[in-house]
Amino acid sequence: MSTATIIDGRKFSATLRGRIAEEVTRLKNDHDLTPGLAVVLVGEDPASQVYVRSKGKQTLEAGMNSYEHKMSAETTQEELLAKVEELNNDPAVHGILVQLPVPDHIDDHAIINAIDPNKDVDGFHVINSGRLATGARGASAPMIPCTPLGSIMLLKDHLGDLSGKTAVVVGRSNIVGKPMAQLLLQESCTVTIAHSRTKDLPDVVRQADIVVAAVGRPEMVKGDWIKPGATVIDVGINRIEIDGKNKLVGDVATAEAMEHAGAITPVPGGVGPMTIACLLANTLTAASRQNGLKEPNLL
Ligand SMILES: Nc1nc(=O)c2c([nH]1)NC[C@@H]1CN(c3ccc(C(=O)N[C@@H](CCC(=O)O)C(=O)O)cc3)C=[N+]21
Ligand SMILES: [Mg+2]
Repeated sequence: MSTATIIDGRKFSATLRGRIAEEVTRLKNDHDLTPGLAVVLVGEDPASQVYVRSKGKQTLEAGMNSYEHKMSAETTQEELLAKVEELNNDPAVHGILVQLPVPDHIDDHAIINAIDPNKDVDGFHVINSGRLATGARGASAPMIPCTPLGSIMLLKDHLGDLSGKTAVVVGRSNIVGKPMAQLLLQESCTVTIAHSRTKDLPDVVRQADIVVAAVGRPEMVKGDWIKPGATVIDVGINRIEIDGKNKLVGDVATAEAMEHAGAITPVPGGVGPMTIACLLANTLTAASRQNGLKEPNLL
């Protein structure tokens, strides 16, 4: 029985963060510019607190400024919009991320679309999704959502040219599924977006040279759904309890999938670390663009 190559996102992201740190040093020395990332966290969700702490730490390690704004779970939409406006107008802040999900009484679309699109390092603003969908370049190039961007980097590193490959994205969220499909299309893949209502999902996935699982259901994609030799990108981060112990698992049944796939991203240590590295990359890109400087080539 063959076994899949593990795609090491932790290692790739460390290299990428190293490149980002070098570029930050260059910006500081040559242009007296320190990129700044503001992260806004509303409420006390423990998982969100962990991510925000991790982002803050890695932002500082890359030599950038990190600004954390913690707001109570009772924050009103008006108060959060006022915070976003303050950050839009702060020249030291080049990137703004409002940690999702926000509490139910706040309309997340309204918040996302209040962020200056050029500071929208998550790439969730409708202007950025429009720019991505239309292939805008140069001064109006999109900020690209971090998880799909990191996933494409891993795919291209492993496979080289993706042109002509069949890709199935399982999941249709605005955050991962839809932008991932756009990026794969841009790489000239033949793209299918599958979801909870897709008929014969296992057979649809079996067509794919590239499988991207982004459904948020623990180990939903089974090993025998994977075409022999396919490349599997597991975007899921699910906390489950097994024998009284907390465990992190993806959306793919990894152990079984290893028997079929050519290569697969593990959870943890796959896409997750790439997401944060790409957030830093986007912050660097945003700072460069906002100051009329050439964008660094990070790969
Ligand atoms: N506006 C916004 N932008 C986001 O990008 C965003 C968000 N809201 N809300 C929450 C999700 C989740 N997310 C992760 C980032 C890194 C890891 C990560 O580094 N994971 C590690 C370890 C995870 C662990 O041990 O808990 C890994 O997979 O190896 C996971 C998840 C970003 N998100
Ligand atoms: Mg099998």
